[in-house]
Amino acid sequence: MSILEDIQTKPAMVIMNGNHVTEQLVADVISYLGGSPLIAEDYQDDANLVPLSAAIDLNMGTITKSSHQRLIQLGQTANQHGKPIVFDPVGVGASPLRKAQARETFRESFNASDSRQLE
Ligand SMILES: Nc1ncnc2c1ncn2[C@@H]1O[C@H](COP(=O)(O)OP(=O)(O)O)[C@@H](O)[C@H]1O
Ligand SMILES: Cc1ncsc1CCOP(=O)(O)O
Repeated sequence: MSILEDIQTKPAMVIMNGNHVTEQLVADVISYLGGSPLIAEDYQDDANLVPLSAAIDLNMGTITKSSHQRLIQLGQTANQHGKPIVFDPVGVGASPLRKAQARETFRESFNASDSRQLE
């Protein structure tokens, strides 16, 4: 079975934190492929939603202190439930803040060996 058929025949909810530039586009691509995007901004949703999801999309795009904390919370819950995570560290090479926040996301939400790739 192809990956596309797989997505279209099984429930494939993808939970995202968004950025306010490409959020709609990413949700539309997930829908177009047959998945079901759901943008979850409040951590109180995570314990219910994450177990139902097929994958989690974390995007560092329009980062603020609070959106960074949100990204880490969602990543941690995804990791606890063994869900695949796609992480887009937007602009990671462009500023020390972004690099530090991407490293922290890896350290807190993924396993330690992954974060070495950002050294
Ligand atoms: N190391 C860098 N030095 C200068 N500018 C950078 C660097 N890394 C990223 N940028 C700038 O930030 C923008 C967004 O970064 P990124 O999301 O990583 O690229 P892309 O848009 O190709 O996914 C890039 O298009 C580039 O203009
Ligand atoms: C331009 C821009 N600025 C902050 S987020 C963003 C969009 C990121 O786009 P992509 O998901 O293609 O890296």
